Formats: sequence, C-alpha cells, structure tokens
Amino acid sequence: MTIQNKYKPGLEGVIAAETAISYLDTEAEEIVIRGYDLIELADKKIYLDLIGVLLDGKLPSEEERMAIAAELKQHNELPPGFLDVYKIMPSKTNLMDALRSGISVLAGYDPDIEDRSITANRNKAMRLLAKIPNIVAGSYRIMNGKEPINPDKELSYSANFLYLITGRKPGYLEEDIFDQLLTVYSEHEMPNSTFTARVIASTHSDIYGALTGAVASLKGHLHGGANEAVMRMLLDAESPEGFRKMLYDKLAGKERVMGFGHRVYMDKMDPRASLMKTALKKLSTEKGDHSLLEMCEIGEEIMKEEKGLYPNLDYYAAPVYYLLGIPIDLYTPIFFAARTAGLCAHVIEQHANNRLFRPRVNYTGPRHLHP
Ligand SMILES: CC(=O)SCCNC(=O)CCNC(=O)[C@H](O)C(C)(C)COP(=O)(O)OP(=O)(O)OC[C@H]1O[C@@H](n2cnc3c(N)ncnc32)[C@H](O)[C@@H]1OP(=O)(O)O
Ligand SMILES: O=C([O-])CC(=O)C(=O)O
Repeated sequence: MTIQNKYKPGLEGVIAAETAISYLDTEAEEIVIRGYDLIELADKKIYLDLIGVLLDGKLPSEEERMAIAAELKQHNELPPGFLDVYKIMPSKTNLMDALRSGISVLAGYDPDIEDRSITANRNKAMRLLAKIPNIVAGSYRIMNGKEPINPDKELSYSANFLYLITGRKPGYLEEDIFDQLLTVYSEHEMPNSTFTARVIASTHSDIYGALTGAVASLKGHLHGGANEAVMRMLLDAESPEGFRKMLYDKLAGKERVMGFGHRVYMDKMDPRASLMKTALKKLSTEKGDHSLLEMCEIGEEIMKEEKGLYPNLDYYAAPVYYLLGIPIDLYTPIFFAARTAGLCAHVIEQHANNRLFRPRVNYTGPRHLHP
C-alpha cells in the first residue's frame, strides 16, 4: 500500500494509540472509562472518583476518596503573587489564553518537572487538579476587576470551584449538577486536545507543556469552544421563535450550528448530552424558568429533521452552565479544568510506554525544480 492511499483527512477512523484509559463504543452506546460506563459513573459517583479512576487506575474506596479530597485541598493554594500575572494581561484576553499562560507559568514552580516517572507525573497531575479551579476563577475575577476569592476548605471540590467563581456557596442541586458536569467532561478517548497532549508528551516533553498545548486545542469552536458559542447563539436568538428562525437562516446559509455533530457520534445523540438535558430539566424546574430548555428542544428537533445531526455534550452543557450562574467566558476553561484528569492520565500513559509520534505526508507540491 502506498502512503497516498492510506491518507484519511482529519485522521478520521485512524487508530492513534493503544490505551487502557477510555474507549467510545458506539455500538454498545457506552463511553468506557477503565471498564466502567461514564454515564453510570456520572449517575452514581462524583468527580473525585473519576480522578481516582483516571489517575490511579481504579475506583477509589470511601477512604481513598477522602485521601484524594485531602490531597487536593492540601495543594490548592497558588504560589504567592501567582495571580499577579493576570494584572498585566490586557483585560480583553480570552480566558482560555489566560489559562494557557497560567499552566505554563505553573511549570516553573514544580520541583519535579523533569521527572517523568508514573509517581512523579501522578503527583504533578494532582497538584494541577488542585490549583486549576483557582487559576480559572482567579483569572476571570482579576480580568473583570474583581478580587480573587480564597478557597473554602470546608467545601467539596466542586462546591469550592463554583464558590471561587461566583462568590456564593452553591445549593445542593447546583453542587450536584456542577459535579456531574465535571464528571462527564473528565475524559473522552482521543479528541483533538488529547491527541495534542500525547503528541507533545511523546517527545519526552513535560506534563505542563502537554497540557498547555491541549488548552490551545480545546479553545477552538470545533472542539471545546463550542459551549460558549452555543450560549451566545441562544442569547442572540432571545426566544424559541427567534431560535427557530435563526437556525433555518443558518442552515440556508450553509453555516455550521455549534453544539451539533460529532466525529464519532454521527447518527446518535452524544450520551453525555442526554445526561445534561436531564440536568437542564431539573435546574429549569428549580429556577422556575423553562425557556432555555424549550429553545434547546426546538433546536434539537430542527437539526435532526433538516440535517440528521444530533446534539453533542456542549449543546446541553451550555444552558446548564448558564442556569448555574457561570459567566459565558468560563465555559471552555471549566471544560478544560474537568478534562485535566483525563489529559494527565493520557500523558502518564504516553510517558510510561512511549514511541515518538512522527507521521508522514502525502506530498502534493511540485518536484524537480532548480533554483
Ligand atoms: C465536546 C466537543 O468538543 S464536541 C464538538 C463540539 N463542536 C461543535 O459543536 C462544532 C459544530 N460541529 C462541527 O463542526 C462538526 O460536527 C465536528 C467538527 C464536531 C465534527 O466534524 P467532522 O467529523 O469533521 O465532520 P465534517 O466537518 O466533515 O462534517 C460532515 C458534514 O456534516 C455537516 N456538519 C457537521 N456538523 C455540522 C453542524 N454542527 N452544523 C451544520 N452542519 C454540520 C458538514 O457541513 C458536512 O456536510 P457536507 O458533507 O455537506 O459538507
Ligand atoms: O471526542 C471529541 O472529539 C470531542 C469531545 O466530545 C470531547 O472532547 O469531549
């Protein structure tokens, strides 16, 4: 076989790695995370359990979960003056760019940065997971002229994350749904950002470098940036009728509608989107406002009928973030914070069993020219 006829644009369907972390089994409609179904985990467990499953390879016991919670609390403070970096950035800086810079700066503080052993990488991953809510929320607050908030050690990981953003301790349902959001975003096999992280890690570069590259990847609207674009679209549309008209106009103009379609879930709804739709129903009932749910259901129907396309996670996650009172600019950084667990697991696995990524090309340029 020549190199040419092996070529798959966008590497569609190409196997890029062997992994024991996760697999999208579309036939069984299961997102397999180390043998468990992600949707079942999101129903019955919490985000800290996912951290254990992803980084330690097994579902933690009650005691082990408490140890994970304690370890995260122990490391959640940022180095003194760290957030000052956001005081010198232009206030219009995209918060994904702010996060990318934050992770990069953090690298300099890590005493084990050049140690790629499984233990050192796992400890670095925990320190990153501990600090990332502080970076995400702190960068947002400083860039918006607000004082950063200190972590509240009495709160759970998820409740504290929300508190750092809004300055308000969340209610039970809000905490529960935000935790479920972090859980469903935690890991998803080989999306562009995970591939990016593994490619970087494969040169023996460090975990911070791999994650910095992954932030840049996740920022794009075809990937994680879609959740912010969905919410802006819903707000621009203003009403169910406005959204119906907007969608028909977009389709007539051959525009892509954010929050629909997926490279892997081509003819079915992303199972994570169904879970977030249920969360949206619960939140809408609690807040006594079903308008976003109504709009989303209309959009789902139109896209299925007109294009045969189904919602992905970002479609139903966006209004959930909104009803939780989270500023739109933070939707993608929060996606990244949740995905940090999965990304670190992939970097650890890549370092533990490495072969440099170095593919070939199908050359389409001229030959035999002479200067
Ligand atoms: C959590 C996540 O990161 S999930 C992804 C979030 N991203 C989005 O929601 C962005 C919108 N969706 C998309 O752009 C795409 O569905 C992607 C990028 C996610 C996957 O795309 P691919 O697998 O590369 O499919 P591709 O871009 O080739 O599209 C195939 C066909 O479906 C159409 N299509 C795919 N998604 C959409 C969409 N959201 N709106 C309108 N048409 C679409 C394309 O125009 C194309 O049609 P054509 O063959 O007539 O040209
Ligand atoms: O799998 C993908 O390509 C994108 C996605 O849904 C994710 O990263 O959660």
